[in-house]
Amino acid sequence: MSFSRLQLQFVKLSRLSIAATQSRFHANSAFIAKSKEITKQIQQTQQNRLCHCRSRNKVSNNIDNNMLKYLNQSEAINVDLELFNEYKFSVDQLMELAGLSCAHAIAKCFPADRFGRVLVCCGPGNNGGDGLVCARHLALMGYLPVLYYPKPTPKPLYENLAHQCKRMEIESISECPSVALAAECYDLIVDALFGFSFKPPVRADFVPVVELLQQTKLPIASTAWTYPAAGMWRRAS
Ligand SMILES: NC(=O)C1=CN([C@@H]2O[C@H](COP(=O)(O)OP(=O)(O)OC[C@H]3O[C@@H](n4cnc5c(N)ncnc54)[C@H](OP(=O)(O)O)[C@@H]3O)[C@@H](O)[C@H]2O)[C@@H](O)CC1
Repeated sequence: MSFSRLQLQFVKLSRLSIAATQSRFHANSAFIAKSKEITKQIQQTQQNRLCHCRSRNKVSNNIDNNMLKYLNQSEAINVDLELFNEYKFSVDQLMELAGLSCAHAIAKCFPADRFGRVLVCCGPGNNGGDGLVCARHLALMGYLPVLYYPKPTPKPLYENLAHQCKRMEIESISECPSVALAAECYDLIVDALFGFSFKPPVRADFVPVVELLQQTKLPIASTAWTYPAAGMWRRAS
């Protein structure tokens, strides 16, 4: 299969959504990120499938809601499996693409001049790795990301990503800020806590940050493209 067909396949499988929830806004950024290439392919092949980006700040005109599809947990797992097994992508590759795409999606929806101070909350799995990559790219794009990474994963991939953030002088905090402190210090929160391997209930290490996500009035951009994206935190305890 040609690379362009592969990309198209990827696009078809991984549609992206940014969801606006009531007065608040949650960007399912990884979904967008993973569909960036998709959008190109869609345009090239003139298929009527358009990447959807909607926020209280900006609403794309190129939206066809009938074409949007949200992946459930098993579908998302199967996309990953296909990318690994059939197309031979590596974890590092996918993580870099996901984090970079999230940073681009954030830059599109939350411009640095208004949302420059970003708290990036990273979980212990691949979704947290996406967050570390995203923070690095946000820093390169003129944001001031601050990492909250309560349970660093002792594996080379994550250690290297964290090291790169450190070398780029990205600040890291060890305590989860209160709702009030977060409102004072940040313009945006990136939720890179969990992806499709999350199993409730939330464990003790992550309760404060989940409560922050539930209670904050700051906009949240979620890197998870399936459950439990940020909107879900509002409904989950
Ligand atoms: N596959 C790939 O290469 C790539 C995948 N990407 C993205 O990553 C996501 C899937 O990644 P993932 O499988 O690592 O799962 P994820 O949910 O991030 O974390 C699992 C960790 O959370 C922990 N944990 C679980 N439940 C918990 C709880 N209640 N409270 C606290 N902790 C809990 C769990 O702990 P454990 O159960 O192992 O002890 C484990 O450490 C998915 O969205 C995909 O799109 C790409 O973007 C990049 C490349």
